[in-house]
Amino acid sequence: MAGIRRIAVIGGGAWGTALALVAARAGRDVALWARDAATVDAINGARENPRFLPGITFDRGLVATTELETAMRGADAVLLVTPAQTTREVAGRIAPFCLPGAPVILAAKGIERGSGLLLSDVLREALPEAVPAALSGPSFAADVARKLPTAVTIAAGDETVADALSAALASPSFRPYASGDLIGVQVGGALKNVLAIACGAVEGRGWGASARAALTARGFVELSRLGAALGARPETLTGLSGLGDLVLTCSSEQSRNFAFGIALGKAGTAPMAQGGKLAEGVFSAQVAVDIGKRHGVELPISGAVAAVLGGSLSLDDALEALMTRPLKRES
Ligand SMILES: NC(=O)C1=CN([C@@H]2O[C@H](COP(=O)(O)OP(=O)(O)OC[C@H]3O[C@@H](n4cnc5c(N)ncnc54)[C@H](OP(=O)(O)O)[C@@H]3O)[C@@H](O)[C@H]2O)C=CC1
Ligand SMILES: O=C(CO)COP(=O)(O)O
Repeated sequence: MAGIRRIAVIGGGAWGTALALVAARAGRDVALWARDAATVDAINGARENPRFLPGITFDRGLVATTELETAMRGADAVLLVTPAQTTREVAGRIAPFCLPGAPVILAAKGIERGSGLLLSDVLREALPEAVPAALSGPSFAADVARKLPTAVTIAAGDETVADALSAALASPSFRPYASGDLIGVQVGGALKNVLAIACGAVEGRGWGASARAALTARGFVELSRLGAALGARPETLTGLSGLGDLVLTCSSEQSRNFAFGIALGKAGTAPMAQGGKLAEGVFSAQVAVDIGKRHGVELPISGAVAAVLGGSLSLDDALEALMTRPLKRES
């Protein structure tokens, strides 16, 4: 496909702002849309997003706006960076301004709750003229905003589209790998959040580093099985957007999902743990288990997370249930 000159970034939170910086560093003409006027003013004026990236002054200027039509004008590609559960609504809002055939890169990590659809399928329903793509991998927004070295996967059904998007966003501090596996990239991104909550809970409850490593490894088995059942490629699941992101978020307090899990672990039950920050795994846990059931894939760890969050199981009972499952051969 032709070179990508102008990119609209939809969503002025931590990741939207960081990805707008990525696109600007790569030499693209960038417009960032946020619905919060104070955030837009701070980005345009002080080169900061104090609500979502406190303490970081950007290395370059960005153009932000609260006007969706202005942000979308002439965009050859769109980065959609609002929470997963808002994808349908926001895709519908940008639809009137989206150039037909423009790639829309999904940067959220989750599964739509009501429908059980991956976000690329949500996009196909809400904005059928767009070409769905996804960007995912081990990448904290604050690290990326600070220009720390990061590598991610960018996937699209047509690999030449993924190649073009990778070329449009690459810079010496941001290295995308192109992929044709749109499903695998999305499954990894959604599942790792659920598993990071489990690992955080282990940390918060004081169950030790050995338990956390075991959970990460067995969690990877869940992620791989679900991915395989949905048609993901093995190299995607072991790649940046699968194992890479799982390892990052299951081991760092910088992860909001892991931090949510720690709070959950300290409280022992779900309702007291909400901290106000976005933890996408909360919304993906049950729907992932439901998708697994439909495909004959058991997800015991994700199921335990869903049950604890749903209030039907305490953390201590969840651990006992996991530890006393029938013994089996490792696979
Ligand atoms: N932060 C990170 O390190 C990374 C995040 N991601 C993923 O990116 C997605 C977004 O995360 P992140 O940017 O960190 O989240 P934040 O909580 O930092 O920001 C969310 C942004 O989305 C906006 N928003 C929320 N609901 C709507 C809506 N209905 N319509 C329009 N805008 C809306 C918020 O606006 P308002 O301020 O007005 O509420 C806010 O600007 C998540 O799926 C996350 O998993 C992926 C990789 C890294
Ligand atoms: O996806 C992320 C890093 O790759 C960010 O993780 P959290 O949403 O848990 O902060």
